[in-house]
Amino acid sequence: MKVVVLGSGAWGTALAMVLCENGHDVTLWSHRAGKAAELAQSRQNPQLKGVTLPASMSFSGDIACVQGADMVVCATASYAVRDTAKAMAPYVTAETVVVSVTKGIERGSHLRMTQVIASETAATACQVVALSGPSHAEEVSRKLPTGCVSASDNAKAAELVQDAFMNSYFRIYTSDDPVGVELGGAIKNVMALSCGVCDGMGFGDNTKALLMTRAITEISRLVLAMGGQEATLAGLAGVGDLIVTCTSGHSRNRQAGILIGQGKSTQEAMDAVGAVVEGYYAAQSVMELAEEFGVEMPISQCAYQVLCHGRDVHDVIDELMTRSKKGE
Ligand SMILES: NC(=O)C1=CN([C@@H]2O[C@H](COP(=O)(O)OP(=O)(O)OC[C@H]3O[C@@H](n4cnc5c(N)ncnc54)[C@H](O)[C@@H]3O)[C@@H](O)[C@H]2O)C=CC1
Ligand SMILES: O=C(CO)COP(=O)(O)O
Repeated sequence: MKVVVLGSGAWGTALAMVLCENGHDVTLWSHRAGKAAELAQSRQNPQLKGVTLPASMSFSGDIACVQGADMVVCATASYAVRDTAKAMAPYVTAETVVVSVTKGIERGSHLRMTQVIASETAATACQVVALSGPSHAEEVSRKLPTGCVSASDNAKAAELVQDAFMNSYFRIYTSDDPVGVELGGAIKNVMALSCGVCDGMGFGDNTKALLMTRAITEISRLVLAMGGQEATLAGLAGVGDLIVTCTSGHSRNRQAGILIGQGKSTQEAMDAVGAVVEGYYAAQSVMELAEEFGVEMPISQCAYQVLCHGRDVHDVIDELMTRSKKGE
């Protein structure tokens, strides 16, 4: 297949490597033409240290490279997905399968990323599939065994994506629940930030277990209210992704949280991480959705207060721990 990966950050690059390994004709697109030239020349991406990009990988800074692609993988930060989808739309046809690997919720519209892409490519009627799960780019690029979920209402499209990506170190399951898969991936970023804050404040393993367990309860409330499936939340895109992101040294969201827990402002922490911290961008949408669907999300509420309103983390945690008593 001819595959174009949009976004040459850590994740787009790692997935482009998997697709090259699987024998596809792969072009990695960067929104800065200069970055495409740098990648082509150095075969190294500073966001994936120590990894050499395969000789078969092509690079482009021109969105017209999407022309003729059988598959397009959208791997930009969530805030850039709509503009990127709009730019690629003229080159997409009904036969193109578009894969969203971005974990986010659009601010304002509260749309999932596949919905944002579908709205910009509606005239073409292309299929849009979500690929998500516990998968740090640093490990996938080193071919460490990893599992993800390919989710779509269209079973054929989900299987096509499964076939394109799956190999001996990247195992893909299919799912008919894009709502659960995408929301699980987006909301866990808020939880990873919160876990990082607890780590940064010097809290212990008990705290982390408490937070992660209540986090999955909280994620489930909203996802089920929005039409997602309970089984998805027990799977790779639910509890699986929550585990990896709340515990991994690779996690950008957790790293940002650690710095906030150590006293940095949200902006200082995001600048220090130097890659997209999706939990920050999702926090407000999660709060608005919780209100719209009438579900209680106390951890997300606290994270939102700290991230977006600069509230003191000690005060917020005290509030969280001293909420009215209840049954589990
Ligand atoms: N890094 C990882 O291990 C994983 C990341 N993801 C998700 O993938 C997405 C990208 O993450 P990373 O690659 O880690 O982030 P990154 O910070 O390394 O890369 C961000 C990407 O967005 C692109 N971008 C930024 N502004 C843009 C604009 N205005 N127009 C077009 N493109 C623009 C950048 O060029 C870059 O390709 C996020 O939603 C993240 O949650 C999902 C699974 C694993
Ligand atoms: O979603 C991811 C891994 O599954 C990447 O996000 P983090 O880097 O914040 O963990």
